[in-house]
Amino acid sequence: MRIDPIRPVSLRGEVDPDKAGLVLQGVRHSYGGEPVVDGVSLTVGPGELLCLLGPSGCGKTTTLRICAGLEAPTEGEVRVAGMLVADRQSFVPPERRNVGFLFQDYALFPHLSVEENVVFGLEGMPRKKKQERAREVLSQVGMADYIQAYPHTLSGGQQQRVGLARALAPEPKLMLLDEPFSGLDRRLRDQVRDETLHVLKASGVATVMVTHDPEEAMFMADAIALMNRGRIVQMGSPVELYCYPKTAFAARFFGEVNEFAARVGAGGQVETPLGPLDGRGLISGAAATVMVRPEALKLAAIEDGASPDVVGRVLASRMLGRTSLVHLQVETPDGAGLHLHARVPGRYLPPPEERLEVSLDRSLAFVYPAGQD
Ligand SMILES: Nc1ncnc2c1ncn2[C@@H]1O[C@H](COP(=O)(O)OP(=O)(O)OP(=O)(O)O)[C@@H](O)[C@H]1O
Repeated sequence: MRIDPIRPVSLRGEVDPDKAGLVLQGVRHSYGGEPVVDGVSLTVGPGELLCLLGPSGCGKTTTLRICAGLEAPTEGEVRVAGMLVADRQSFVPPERRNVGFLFQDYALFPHLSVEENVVFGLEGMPRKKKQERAREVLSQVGMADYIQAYPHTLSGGQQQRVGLARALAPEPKLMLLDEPFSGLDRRLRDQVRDETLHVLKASGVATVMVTHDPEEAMFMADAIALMNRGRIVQMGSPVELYCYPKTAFAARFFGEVNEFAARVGAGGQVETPLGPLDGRGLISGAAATVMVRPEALKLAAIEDGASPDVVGRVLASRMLGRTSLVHLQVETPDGAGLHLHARVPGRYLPPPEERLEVSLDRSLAFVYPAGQD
């Protein structure tokens, strides 16, 4: 099977709202007076895949349900492919929104064959055409050989592919996926995720996917909307979120960080045991939190007679598979030392007590005001 290359979609801020797959404008929703979606605005361009990412309870699923028409927003507007589908006065039900769903618990009909499951969602065409379309999408998801099979005879991954085919068959203008891979075991999940990405991209449909897993979001998304407490706290490409997190919350959410306190000096410089960092924008004299990604720490043997600026003493080394994790103690002026984790590609296992030169990739070190969420 030929797989088309995935071209980057970088339409942020340039999408004509009438051409966008989805536009949310100031969407709010409350349960029992508690706001759970608190002013969400976003645009998903044609062919773009946007991930709603965030911790449990931050309002991702409620936002997706509002897009689907399974909840009505208490405030704001929802547009699908240029059509207003919800605001204070109007509400278009899910089946008239031209939207496809793939939810973890959105099960197939057990009494219908694979083909009948896909045909079920098709309307407004002769039976023969429905069958043709069902077979076409089933072949796109690699399930052409299973059209007569019944769901209970399929693996979880195969069922998920049929679910994807069923959702794509009516050629929706917008696809909505809620944690679609979380029911699959890890190995299968990677494979189904990859297939789903290629099928969605080949179909050219605008997609919103909910996940709580930052790696999954980076794997799938053109754009990520990171949510916390009902709000989007940062939106951008995976590179923007991982390499330029605007808040301590965003930096922490994308994986382990070495975190320590420091103070902003005159001129915005922040002195740290790893050397000075740029704290421009922070008030001079203020307390700061420094965050350093483990892969930002570069380790090297110390040459005879050399005295590097930063030295780390190895506490432990662990092979984690694709990377090795080195626990280090870096000297500090107060003598207390700073415990850091360095992540190094491949197998790198320096013995305990070895002294190594430590240098810092400053592009993966961040400074925030102390106490910021
Ligand atoms: N039907 C409901 N009635 C009352 N409260 C609800 C309902 N659905 C969700 N909530 C609450 O709204 C908040 C947001 O839930 P939501 O499911 O949107 O979050 P989420 O980010 O998708 O989290 P998770 O990943 O755990 O599903 C949570 O505090 C949740 O308990």
